[in-house]
Amino acid sequence: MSSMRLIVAGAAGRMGRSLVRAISETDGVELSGAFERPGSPALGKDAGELAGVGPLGVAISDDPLSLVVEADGVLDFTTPDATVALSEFAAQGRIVHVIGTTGLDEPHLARLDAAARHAVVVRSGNMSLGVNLLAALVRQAAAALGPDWDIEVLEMHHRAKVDAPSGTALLLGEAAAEGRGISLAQNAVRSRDGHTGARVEGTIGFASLRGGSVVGEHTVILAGAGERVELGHRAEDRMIFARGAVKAAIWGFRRKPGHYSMADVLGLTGV
Ligand SMILES: NC(=O)C1=CN([C@@H]2O[C@H](COP(=O)(O)OP(=O)(O)OC[C@H]3O[C@@H](n4cnc5c(N)ncnc54)[C@H](OP(=O)(O)O)[C@@H]3O)[C@@H](O)[C@H]2O)C=CC1
Ligand SMILES: O=C(O)C1=N[C@H](C(=O)O)C[C@H](O)C1
Repeated sequence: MSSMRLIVAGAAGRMGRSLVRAISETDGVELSGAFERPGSPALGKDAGELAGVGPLGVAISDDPLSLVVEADGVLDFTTPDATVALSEFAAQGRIVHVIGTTGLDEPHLARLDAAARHAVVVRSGNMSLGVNLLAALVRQAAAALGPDWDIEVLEMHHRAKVDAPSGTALLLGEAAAEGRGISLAQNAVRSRDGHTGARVEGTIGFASLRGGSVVGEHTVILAGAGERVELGHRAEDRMIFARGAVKAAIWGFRRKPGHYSMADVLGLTGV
């Protein structure tokens, strides 16, 4: 049987290079293309050499559409605008679009929903098994503990991260809100500064730290009167996300179009 042909978007980026590595070490998939934004200094370079796995004979292009027509899936950890533009090409090509990009707002998500009528979109703020398991545990803890237990989500990432709260923090906040049976949008407190007044019961708070080379750390704190439960995850290597993304692409191959999550891929939706 022939391999699943995968493209990597943003192939010169931190995650792009990890994705090329993950593809090169996975049976049943092959790198059929790699691209960067027009003007990128990476254009023309070999994607395998950039990723440190040796030459793969795939030069970095700036023409995603010509790659999509020859591919079965695209792995995309770029920027919200790049992801939305790519979703239209993925829909035209009816291929699998695995989206790790974070910082998407409601208008971006609406466009991804439209693309998912034709493409298999698998999107998650975190593609690791550990974080998706953590989300299931947070949902259960939030359901078991009453609203007098305050929920706060703390995250730390490297100094180059551009969005806050992280996609993972929001995913964990959503899990807590689901457990509580409330809407995160209506109960999130995404930052605090100055004379904020006392904490409002039932809200879910977020705090973001940035510094150094931290790959990604998340703690969900459930604070009761006189005791605290802390559930957390520490990412030590970007390969956990890259391997998850490759797994998602394989899972999505020949599936019916739709907007899926990593919990669907991992069979964690009912947990
Ligand atoms: N869901 C998950 O499991 C994870 C998600 N992420 C998310 O992935 C995203 C990328 O993170 P990271 O790899 O650290 O970021 P980087 O900035 O290192 O990589 C992004 C790459 O995308 C490129 N790019 C920008 N615009 C385009 C475009 N129009 N077409 C093609 N390529 C483009 C950038 O190029 P240039 O620098 O030249 O602009 C860069 O090379 C972030 O949103 C991050 O939060 C990260 C890790 C895990
Ligand atoms: O930008 C990153 O690096 C990461 N982004 C994702 C997020 O926003 O949660 C996932 C991971 O934590 C690393």
